[in-house]
Amino acid sequence: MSDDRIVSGSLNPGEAYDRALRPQSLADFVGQEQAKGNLKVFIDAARNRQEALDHVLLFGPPGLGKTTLAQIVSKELGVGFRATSGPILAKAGDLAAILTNLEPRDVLFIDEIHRLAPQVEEILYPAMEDHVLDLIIGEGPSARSVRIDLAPFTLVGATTRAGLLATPLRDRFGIPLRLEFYTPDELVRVITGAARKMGAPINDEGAREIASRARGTPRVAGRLLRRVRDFAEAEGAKVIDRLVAARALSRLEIDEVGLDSNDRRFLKALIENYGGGPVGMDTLAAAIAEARDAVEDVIEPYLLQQGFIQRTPRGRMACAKAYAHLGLTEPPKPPTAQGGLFE
Ligand SMILES: Nc1ncnc2c1ncn2[C@@H]1O[C@H](COP(=O)(O)OP(=O)(O)OP(=O)(O)O)[C@@H](O)[C@H]1O
Ligand SMILES: [Mg+2]
Repeated sequence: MSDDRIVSGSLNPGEAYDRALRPQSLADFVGQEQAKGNLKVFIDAARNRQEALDHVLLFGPPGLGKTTLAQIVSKELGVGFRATSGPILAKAGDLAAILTNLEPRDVLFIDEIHRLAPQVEEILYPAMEDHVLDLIIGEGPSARSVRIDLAPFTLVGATTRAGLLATPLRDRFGIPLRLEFYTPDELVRVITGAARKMGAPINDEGAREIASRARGTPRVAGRLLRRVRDFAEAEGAKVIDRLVAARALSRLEIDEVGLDSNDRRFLKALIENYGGGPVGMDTLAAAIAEARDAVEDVIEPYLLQQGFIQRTPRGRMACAKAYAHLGLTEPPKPPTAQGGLFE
């Protein structure tokens, strides 16, 4: 998938401003009330006991705040933060070097933890469970295994696909937290806060217009805000209001419900090439010439959540809402054994 897709939740290269907009405390972090509420209890308890917080698994679609939340956890605990990611850790030794350098109670953040190499995952298990490293030193007959004690630490793992985690790994996280898409009201707060930090004048309706098209995703909201602000400046608008925002957003080819051309291509392929499904994800991804992973991570979750498509054991199917949105007529349902003609 082209990475400059404006409503993709994924982080584009060069989005350094992303960091400046990051909320720094749980109180600043908008939404995700359930995850936040639970986290707060566990963080307070761990801090009071001066113990390492139990391991936390954050999962959900890209751009919902997993990395942000991981950093907040370390700040709230008042401990150090080390970050790495599954694909970077090629060898067991890479992870061992990081683990042996952790201070007591530090947070180790592993992004894309579903992409850990098996040999790395293996040394992670005893490290998570018993705070020890079991390493094999040397080769052949002289090889021996050594056990190294580690400082107690908190692993915060993030993944867009909890389903891809091996069960033994998933089971070692005492605090699994699912991040949900944000409501428009929550996104208004995210946008207003980001606009203040950027020094961009915006009113409530302007923020609401952007929020309604941000796919429930703070990263998308921030990105849209930035583009809208560019258009507003070009127009000489003093404040980003509803009209300024709507005009800018339509120039970005984002429709009223926040779908962009890729979403619409996906729905069109599903309906026009495959009669609305059911059709397998590999076939669909190929039909729109995108990688299956990207489609499953970025396009599908929001379309599912919004009820444009549904997942069935036989593949993806278009819902009535998808036909309506594209202005297409839904074909009559074929009669089935359970109902239809003879009902
Ligand atoms: N609850 C929130 N309140 C305010 N801003 C937020 C919130 N969540 C995320 N953001 C902003 O959205 C952007 C993306 O957040 P973040 O990088 O934490 O997402 P992520 O879930 O780690 O994404 P990925 O899966 O791509 O790693 C950041 O700029 C962050 O400041
Ligand atoms: Mg992240």
